[in-house]
Amino acid sequence: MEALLKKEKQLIPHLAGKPEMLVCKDIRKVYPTPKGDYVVLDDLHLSIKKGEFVSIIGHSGCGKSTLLTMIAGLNEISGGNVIVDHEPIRGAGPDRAVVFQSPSLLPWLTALQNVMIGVNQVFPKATKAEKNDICKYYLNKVGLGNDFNKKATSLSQGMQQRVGIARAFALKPKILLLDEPFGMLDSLTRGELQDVLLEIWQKEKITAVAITHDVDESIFLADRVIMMTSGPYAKIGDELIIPFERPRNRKDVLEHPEYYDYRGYLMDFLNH
Ligand SMILES: Nc1ncnc2c1ncn2[C@@H]1O[C@H](COP(=O)(O)OP(=O)(O)OP(=O)(O)O)[C@@H](O)[C@H]1O
Repeated sequence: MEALLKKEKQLIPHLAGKPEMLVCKDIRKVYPTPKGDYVVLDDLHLSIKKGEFVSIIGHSGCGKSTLLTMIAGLNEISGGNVIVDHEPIRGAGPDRAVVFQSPSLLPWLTALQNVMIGVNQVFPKATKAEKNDICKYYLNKVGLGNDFNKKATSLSQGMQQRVGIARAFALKPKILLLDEPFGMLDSLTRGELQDVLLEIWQKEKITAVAITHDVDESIFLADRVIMMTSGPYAKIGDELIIPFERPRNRKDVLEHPEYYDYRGYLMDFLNH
């Protein structure tokens, strides 16, 4: 518990001296409804360093997806600014890749072709062989080295989400945005994909923001867990730095003497 109380003083070694990659400044989101305006988010501030992995937790309906889709540029911002790499965003762009709960692959295309769609857009000047290499590299990384040419319809849900992860990394984005990426998977597959995600992230050290309902997942993945208050007028309620060593493996994290202190802190926030 001591460690938690001293959280401001803790440094995550791989973030030391890193600049800010994502800043959400005075964010406000209002949805017009038949009963009048609904203010989901208000006065929300968030700053994330280059290479940091942040998890966001909060009660259902508090506005997590709203925040993530605004960062992605897919949802209009009612007030404030989202700043990526020191530039305010103007709509969506390949600098922010999103992995949704459902990967929504094009069913008539193969795994490789699904990854290639984005790669073609982002690297128009690359040769066909170079683009093939990028797609195959990431499909290999997610464990689909033998499945490049399988149609999306013949892939299991877990395999489809592996393609979704490969597709996002292949864009070489500045920020990876994950909205409950493993929410539809059984717990075994979920664990496997968490490992896959962390393995690639560990290598690329890309800035990542993941929404999750799973407190254990939020700890396992993140350098910092952001806790959102319940809406309306939701904002950041608290945050917890997770200083566990990287690269991480599940067994070591679960057996860490302070693991249940961290878990308890987050559960307490959600239960109050
Ligand atoms: N287009 C919309 N119009 C009106 N209200 C909306 C719209 N989209 C979302 N909302 C409302 O805004 C609030 C936040 O929704 P959001 O999906 O961002 O929450 P969430 O925290 O991601 O929820 P969950 O954890 O259940 O996915 C909810 O009350 C939701 O009903």
